[in-house]
Amino acid sequence: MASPKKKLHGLVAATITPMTENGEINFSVIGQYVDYLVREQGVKNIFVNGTTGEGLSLSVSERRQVAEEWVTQGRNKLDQVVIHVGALSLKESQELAQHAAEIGADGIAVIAPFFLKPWNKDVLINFLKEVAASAPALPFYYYHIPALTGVKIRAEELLDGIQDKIPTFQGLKFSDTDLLDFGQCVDQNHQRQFSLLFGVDEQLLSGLVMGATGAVGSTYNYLGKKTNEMLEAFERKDFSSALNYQCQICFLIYFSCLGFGVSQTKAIMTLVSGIPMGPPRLPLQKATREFTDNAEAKLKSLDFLSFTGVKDGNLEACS
Ligand SMILES: CC(=O)N[C@@H]([C@@H](O)[C@H](O)[C@H](O)CO)[C@@H](O)CC(=O)C(=O)O
Repeated sequence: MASPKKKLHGLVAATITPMTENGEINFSVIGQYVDYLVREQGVKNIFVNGTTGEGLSLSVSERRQVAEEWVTQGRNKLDQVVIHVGALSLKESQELAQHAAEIGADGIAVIAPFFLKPWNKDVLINFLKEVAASAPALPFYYYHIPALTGVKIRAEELLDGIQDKIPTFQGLKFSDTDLLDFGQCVDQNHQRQFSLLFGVDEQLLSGLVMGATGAVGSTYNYLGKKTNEMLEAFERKDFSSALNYQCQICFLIYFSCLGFGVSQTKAIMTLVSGIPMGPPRLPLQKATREFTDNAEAKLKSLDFLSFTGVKDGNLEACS
């Protein structure tokens, strides 16, 4: 069973859920995906069934199967597998939390319910507490992503006294650009008891300066190596190199027109890794052929496809 004291730090890839052209989950490539993350990107922590993984677009049964496959394939290869178990239904969330514990995941994370919303901190904590209690041996992370949930309760407010209510609380995935709120979270975490994981990849350097202890994001699937170089430069206080890496990362995300929606992430990951990620599920739309052609040309010109053989057939699946 996972120890609640095992700290999550460094890069955590928010995994994509590979799909077939028919919209079914393509479990067959997950083993290959694990090896790619570890060997090519140096990323050994994953966050499954989150935003990038289209977790909220999957059925409960699919979410269970996906979680299980990642845990199985990641055994003895990955350091930590955190499963996002947030759902609109408390019962579903509890079922998924329990399941994550049963299959030997290393932690669970939960977003705020986003249709009928908690209207204040206490209500939100009550919801999170009920989910966390279903997996009492697993570290619990709150997934703060207000732009998508519409729940604007400040993370800093939530953190205040949270361990009294949720004893397994171990950290925050902060997917927001409000660095004041993030800084106040860091201030509250002066004993460094929690993992504060930054979730806006293009601003990670700012997050590190403010005190992030790690990062969860979609781009670590294919920019993990480069981002690890940035973390190393930051660690040795070589801020000019760290800034240079952050600029390259921003360039790759924005100026290369790679985009950063889930559909685009699937297309880019297919191009860079050679592993077919397939199309996203409705309501998301496939990245356009124009996008993938453009991205492929840009990536080639930046010598970014050099370490993989891009398989033309794989591209068909995402354009
Ligand atoms: C809104 C969104 O999808 N944000 C991403 C970022 O990694 C984002 O793709 C990246 O910063 C590029 O904008 C993550 O925070 C989401 C994430 O970690 C997840 O898939 O759960």
